[in-house]
Amino acid sequence: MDSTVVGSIITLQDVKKNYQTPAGDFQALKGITVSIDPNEFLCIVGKSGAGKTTLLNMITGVDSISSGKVNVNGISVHDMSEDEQALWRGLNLGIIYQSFELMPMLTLLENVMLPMDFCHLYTPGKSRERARELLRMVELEEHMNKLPNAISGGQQQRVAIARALANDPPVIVADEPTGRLDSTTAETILDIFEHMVKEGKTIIMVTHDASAAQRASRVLEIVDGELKTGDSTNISMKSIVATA
Ligand SMILES: Nc1ncnc2c1ncn2[C@@H]1O[C@H](COP(=O)(O)OP(=O)(O)OP(=O)(O)O)[C@@H](O)[C@H]1O
Repeated sequence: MDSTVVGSIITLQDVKKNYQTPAGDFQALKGITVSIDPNEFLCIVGKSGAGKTTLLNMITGVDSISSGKVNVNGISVHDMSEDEQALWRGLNLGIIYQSFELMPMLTLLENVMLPMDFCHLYTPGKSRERARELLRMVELEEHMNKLPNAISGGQQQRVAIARALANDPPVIVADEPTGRLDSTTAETILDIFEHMVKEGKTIIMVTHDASAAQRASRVLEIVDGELKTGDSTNISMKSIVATA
């Protein structure tokens, strides 16, 4: 059966992921089915080890799926070759990590140019100009020739956001984007996320942070590799955060 749900930008159908461990197969995702609408700000919560990052990896295709289907923006993610996937990812997804993952030897400007250079969407001149504009948007243009280790963690995350937006992808995937930031800096990052949603992006964010989840338009909880059923918008964040 086709996994696409009309109107959805992302559809997961009975997604299972097993990891091989010395103790045998471990099922990290036990059959996740969910549809995400364009322009949603979806937050995924759950205790440590529940399967949140594994779920994101199934959406981005950076790890193989054991069974089931993932469809993003009309494409069946796990039916592409690795090369096709890499290009597709560069054009369709902006990925933001807890640890920023900037290239330490490249300037901020060069870091933001990387996805554009990889996908050849713009001429080198246009890509430089666009990287500068994106750094201006996150208020870091004046630092654009610095290396990542010369700026703060919050500033590095803003560079990572600029980089995620480089090819103007429809979907942003963020894994604990505020996990390493103090609460004031985290709020600034979440303000930028809200702005991105207003600009038409779809955001999927994993978080342990209750105030981050409160910004979302929908919250889903994963428990032991399964989506918790019931009214997912009324999850008690207190219980999740206390046990994370
Ligand atoms: N490569 C791997 N090999 C074996 N087991 C793995 C692997 N990656 C993850 N797991 C296991 O799969 C389960 C889900 O892991 P995952 O990283 O998705 O959890 P999480 O909810 O993101 O946790 P956290 O909040 O701590 O990041 C965990 O029990 C984890 O130990």
